[in-house]
Amino acid sequence: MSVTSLSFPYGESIQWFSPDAVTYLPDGPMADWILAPGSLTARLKALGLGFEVRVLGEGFIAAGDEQMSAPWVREVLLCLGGIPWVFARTLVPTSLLNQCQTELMGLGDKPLGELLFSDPRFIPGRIEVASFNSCSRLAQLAASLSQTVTGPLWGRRRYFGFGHDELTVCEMFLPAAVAALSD
Ligand SMILES: C=C(O[C@@H]1C=C(C(=O)O)C=C[C@H]1O)C(=O)O
Repeated sequence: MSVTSLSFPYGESIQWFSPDAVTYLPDGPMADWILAPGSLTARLKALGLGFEVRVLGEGFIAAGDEQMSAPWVREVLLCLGGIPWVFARTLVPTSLLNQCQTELMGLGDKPLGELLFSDPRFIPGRIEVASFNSCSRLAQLAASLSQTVTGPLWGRRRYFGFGHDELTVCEMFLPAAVAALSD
């Protein structure tokens, strides 16, 4: 299913910040959504608008600025009512993947959050934030989804510990989510 002209994997060098180090966070509900510690899947499902995960791609990528050597990546769109709200990118180091391969590589269109928040081996960790301007690859992704970028977009990177390893989950809110959450 071609949902975007963005070729998998999404590659952008993103500068993430601790929320404490950011002088400017988004106004209103968006700040709450990017800093909320629980499952984004559960929160989106609770809106009752018809939640689905569209998998854009999964596979191993070369070591980059992700601070992991040759991680396994999963990129998805989280959609409500058929409209993409979030672009999510999960990076799993091979040392972790080897311990949880069946569960992670067998997700398909089941939400990763249902695994991360039900398996006690995963420990939710710190959250970082980032904003994206209209020139970013995220804005290109939004445009390819026919979503107009009218201002900065926001995302977060969450760490989930697993023994001595950790994976990262990046969730970037698309214009459809910004519009709906700002009402
Ligand atoms: C981490 C979660 O899982 C969500 C589901 C994802 C997936 O299926 O790949 C990726 C990111 C999350 O938004 C969550 O629900 O909080």
